[in-house]
Parts: sequence; C-alpha cells; structure tokens
Amino acid sequence: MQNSTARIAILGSGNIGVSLAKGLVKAGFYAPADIILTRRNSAALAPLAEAGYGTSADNLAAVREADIVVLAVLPQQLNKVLDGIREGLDADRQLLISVISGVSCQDIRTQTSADVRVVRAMPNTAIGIGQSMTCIASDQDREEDLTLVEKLFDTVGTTVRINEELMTSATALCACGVAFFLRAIRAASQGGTEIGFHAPDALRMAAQTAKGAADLLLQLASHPEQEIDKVTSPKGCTIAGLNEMEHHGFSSALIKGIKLSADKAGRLYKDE
Ligand SMILES: NC(=O)C1=CN([C@@H]2O[C@H](COP(=O)(O)OP(=O)(O)OC[C@H]3O[C@@H](n4cnc5c(N)ncnc54)[C@H](OP(=O)(O)O)[C@@H]3O)[C@@H](O)[C@H]2O)C=CC1
Ligand SMILES: O=C(O)[C@@H]1CCC=N1
Repeated sequence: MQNSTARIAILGSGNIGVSLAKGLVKAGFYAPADIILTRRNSAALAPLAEAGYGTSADNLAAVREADIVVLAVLPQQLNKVLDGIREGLDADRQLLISVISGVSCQDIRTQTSADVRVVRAMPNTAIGIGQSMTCIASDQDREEDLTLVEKLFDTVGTTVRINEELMTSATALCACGVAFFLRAIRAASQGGTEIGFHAPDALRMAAQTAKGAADLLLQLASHPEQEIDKVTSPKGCTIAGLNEMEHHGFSSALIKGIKLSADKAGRLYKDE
C-alpha cells in the first residue's frame, strides 16, 4: 500500500521520530527513500542511511524537499528548529505535523507564520510495530489535513480525534502510558520470579497475560470490572491478591501518576 503523496521529513529523529519512520515503512506507506530523517548528530543515523532513508543534519534542506514535515524534537528544542526552517515553509504545499508535547498549533504558528497548516498527533512508541494509540487534533478546521494525518497514523495503529485542549491529557494516558503499563508488566514478572519462574519466562508470561487482558476489553468491548468479576472466585486467591494491591494503593498510584504526567506535559514548553 504505497502512499501516493510525496516526501516526508522528520525533524528530530530520536526515539519517537525513528519509531514513526520505521512504522510507516513497515506498514508499506512509505519507502525509506521517501523519508528524510534529521538530527544534529546525523552520524547516529548511519544505520538508517544504510537502510535507504534520507538522513541529514540540515533541517531547512529537508523541509524544502518535503510535503509533510513532522516536528519530533523535544519541546525545549523546538523554537530553534522553527527559526531554522521558517523561510522554507510553504503553506500551500506543506503540512506540519507536530508530535511535541505541550506545544499548541498556535504556538507553532506564532514562531513561524500565521498561515502555516498544523495538525498535532500524539502517538506512542508502539508505532514502530503498528500498535500506536494516536490522538489527533488541530485548531484549524481543515478536514483535508486531518483526514491525511488520520490516514497516515491509521497505518501504524489506531487513531482518535480529540479537542486540542485534551492533547496534554492524551500525552499522559497514551504516550507516557506505554511506560506505565510496561512497568506494571515488569513488576508482575518480578513477582512471578519470586514465586518460582525464571526471569525471562516470567516476563513472557506476564506480557502475554497483559496482552490478553487488554484484548478482552478491546475485542469484547467489555468493562474491566466485568472481566475482573469473572476471575475473582469467591474466597479465592485473585480477590486476595487484588485487595492486597489496592490496600497498597495500586489504582491510586496509577491515577496520581497520570494526573502528574498530564500536568507536567502541559508545562514542558512554557517552563523550558
Ligand atoms: N518518546 C515518546 O514515546 C514520545 C515522544 N513524544 C514527543 O516527541 C518529541 C521527541 O521525544 P523523544 O523522541 O522521546 O526525544 P529524543 O530526545 O529521543 O529525540 C529528539 C531528537 O531530536 C534531535 N534534535 C534535537 N535538536 C535538533 C535540531 N535542532 N534539529 C534536528 N534534530 C534535533 C535529537 O538528536 P540530536 O541531539 O542529534 O540533534 C534527538 O534525536 C518530544 O517533544 C516528545 O514530547 C510524543 C509522543 C511519544
Ligand atoms: O516523557 C516525555 O516527555 C515524552 C512525551 C510522551 C512520552 N514521552
């Protein structure tokens, strides 16, 4: 399913930028040669250059060649990048997609030009394997642009359109969320090792169990408590373990962590 639109430049090819590039290639949406990856230390992109991607440290040159420009630097690095590419931006031809937390569409136009077309996307690192939960928003009512971004990210997972003011919440729940669930799986595997399994086996067993639990919700459109009730036999071991976890603040820890992350996500750019 090769994409018919032209080249894409990813400015800031770190963890999420490279995951996005690999995901788009894996999905067959782009060939590596249609993706230009930039970072200041472009030598670190050598393995990707060998795999056929365009790589460079020159953001402006990359922007001039691209129809879609993805901004994937840290919030604190953004203004410098925008200063460097401003003269290469062409609103008639180009769409900017920002995956940067805490930076609004208006912030980007303020740093570039009032007519720049911007859509925000908040993916997560599972994008590299086509499993991202990506939230999409824009303050411009340009259906064509939103549809294009949806089409792009639909190839590498699931998308949902949200209001822009919820983007920091989306960052915490879905982007940071990968780390939260991974830590939960890791902790479960540590428990598994303590009760008798070798560490690699415990990790694989915990990960598949987590995947099955998530799929119960996604495939059956079921509620967690409904599925939990099916596991907790009366006077059984599940309810004993679950209640012990709750006594130690399991749900509360997740809720408080997500609230703090969302608060921090909203301040990443402003507090830089
Ligand atoms: N990691 C994640 O799971 C997610 C991250 N995000 C957002 O994506 C952005 C990037 O995060 P992440 O990938 O984790 O961070 P990284 O630090 O891994 O990536 C940022 C990249 O930007 C490059 N960079 C910095 N300055 C410039 C510049 N002037 N020109 C070109 N490239 C530059 C850096 O390389 P070098 O130093 O060589 O220039 C680095 O590779 C953040 O804004 C974050 O909020 C969003 C969703 C998920
Ligand atoms: O930790 C961060 O700030 C970024 C944003 C979402 C995931 N990683």
